[in-house]
Amino acid sequence: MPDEPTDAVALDGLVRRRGERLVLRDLTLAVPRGATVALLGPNGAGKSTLLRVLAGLLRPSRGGCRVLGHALPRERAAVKGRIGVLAHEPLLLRDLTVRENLVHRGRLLGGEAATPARIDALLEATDLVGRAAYPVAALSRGLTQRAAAAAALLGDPELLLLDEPLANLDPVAAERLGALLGPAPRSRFGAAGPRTRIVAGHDPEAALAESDLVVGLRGGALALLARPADVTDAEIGALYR
Ligand SMILES: Nc1ncnc2c1ncn2[C@@H]1O[C@H](COP(=O)(O)OP(=O)(O)OP(=O)(O)O)[C@@H](O)[C@H]1O
Repeated sequence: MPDEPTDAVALDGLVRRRGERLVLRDLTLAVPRGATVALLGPNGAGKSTLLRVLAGLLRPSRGGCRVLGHALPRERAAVKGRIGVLAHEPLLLRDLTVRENLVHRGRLLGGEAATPARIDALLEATDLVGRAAYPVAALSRGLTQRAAAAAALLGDPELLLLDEPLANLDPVAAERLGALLGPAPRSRFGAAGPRTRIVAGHDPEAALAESDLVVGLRGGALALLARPADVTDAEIGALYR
């Protein structure tokens, strides 16, 4: 078995442009395997863009971007299926039912991901058993978010990229999904350790309490990189000022 990389994510001068604009500016950072990262920053700071680059949905414009030991975009195929993404756009097919979406996603992932038992367990865990036969187009935003969470977890991913994962959820669903999407001890990856999570959000207090590393973006640049215990109120304030 090849050596697993220590870092789940390693960025070296990552730049992402949108036309002429720099949306991510020269980001250099490393996320150890198994860490939970709180990704903070004001609206438009670049959080979603960074998650999309890490997910292989957007190409870096310049700089190094290694995910689970593989350089993106070149080695994207090697990490396919090892990353779970819960984004603002739910990445579901609206005309298919919830269950059909999970079956379809399982086929894309290949392997054993979408056994009927695993799909049933995820429908149960997201409290969607009664909605499994609904087309996604007929779901409310919160229910769609729950279906997207089930899809993100289907492949039992090593890296979870979560963009405001509890947005649109009622309190009971938020608690349930919070636990489901939380740190998961992993045995499958042996020495590679537990699941790595990068969670973008707008609640600094909760983010600090639940993370091992705080990454703050401002104007697409790295404005904060620290362990939660070392982050001061002034630093959080400066991020949003
Ligand atoms: N499809 C797009 N085309 C052009 N510019 C975009 C697009 N998506 C995002 N941007 C721009 O990229 C910048 C970063 O946006 P991004 O969505 O990554 O920020 P964010 O930190 O996730 O914000 P929010 O907290 O509001 O979700 C913003 O200036 C935004 O206007």
